[in-house]
Amino acid sequence: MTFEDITYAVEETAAVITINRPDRYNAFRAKTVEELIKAFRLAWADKQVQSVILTGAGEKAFCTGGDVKQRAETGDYGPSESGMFEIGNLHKLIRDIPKPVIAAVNGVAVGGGHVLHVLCDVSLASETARFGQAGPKVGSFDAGFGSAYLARVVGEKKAREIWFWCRMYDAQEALGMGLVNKVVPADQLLKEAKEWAAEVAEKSPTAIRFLKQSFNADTDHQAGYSNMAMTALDMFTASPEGLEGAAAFAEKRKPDFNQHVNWH
Ligand SMILES: CC(C)(COP(=O)(O)OP(=O)(O)OC[C@H]1O[C@@H](n2cnc3c(N)ncnc32)[C@H](O)[C@@H]1OP(=O)(O)O)[C@@H](O)C(=O)NCCC(=O)NCCSC(=O)c1cc(O)c2ccccc2c1O
Repeated sequence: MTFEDITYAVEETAAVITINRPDRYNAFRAKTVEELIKAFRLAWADKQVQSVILTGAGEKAFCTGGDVKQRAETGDYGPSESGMFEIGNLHKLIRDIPKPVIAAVNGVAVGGGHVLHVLCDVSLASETARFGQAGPKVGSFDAGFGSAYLARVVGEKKAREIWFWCRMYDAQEALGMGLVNKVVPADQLLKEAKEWAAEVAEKSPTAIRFLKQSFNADTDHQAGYSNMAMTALDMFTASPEGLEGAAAFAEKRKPDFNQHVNWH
């Protein structure tokens, strides 16, 4: 299978999936998401693969979420083979694949890119990684796993701070709030991720599968919120308020959301 927006490689027992759009700080468009889904399915079906490492190309970014420039240009996240923007299905797949998914966060993880690492089973971070949510700055939000599951990881107060204030946090702060499992020097990150992959490959795959499904069972109801959130987002990102956020980012100016204040 050939990919344009990602790379896929199997090394020993691990599938390494790399988001490969460094000129857009590894932001995803519909095609990227479609390719990620294909790659995760390949990893699921491959008996040799016992864990998945998800990372980003280059040193700057892990993933910066939806491609805001694409959205400013076309009002959506661009074409895909299926004609759909299947980010909700990607979220579910990262949770449902019965193998540990290791995020190797090599740079900025923000917006929908932050959500991706949050949904991975464990996150390893380079010392230069930065973390945050950006939706309310750019006319977007994730009212599904991106907020509800984040609150499970860091607690309600911190999750609300992260989403409402849209601040960026460094790797040590992320470690302190339980958002990542370990911080390593940037040049050691992939080596570290592969060591975690090799170590977990020695364990019973069936026990791991049951455990992952057991951990997930407690939060699977959040998939219902995610479905609603994706429907809401389709409408919100195409609204004047949502489009103002994307246009302001593309034009490198502050958004003007004041005209959209409309409390009922
Ligand atoms: C990531 C940053 C904090 C980095 O800041 P920094 O100052 O270090 O670098 P620059 O700002 O100069 O960026 C370098 C370069 O990369 C381009 N870029 C960065 N992020 C994106 C992006 N998301 N899309 C496109 N391009 C991006 C940037 O323009 C620069 O290019 P130049 O050509 O100008 O050099 C900072 O860049 C930042 O805050 N980025 C935006 C982060 C963001 O808003 N992400 C998207 C949030 S919305 C989202 O993710 C989302 C997710 C979903 O799942 C959805 C589901 C359904 C509907 C909508 C969804 C949705 O909107």
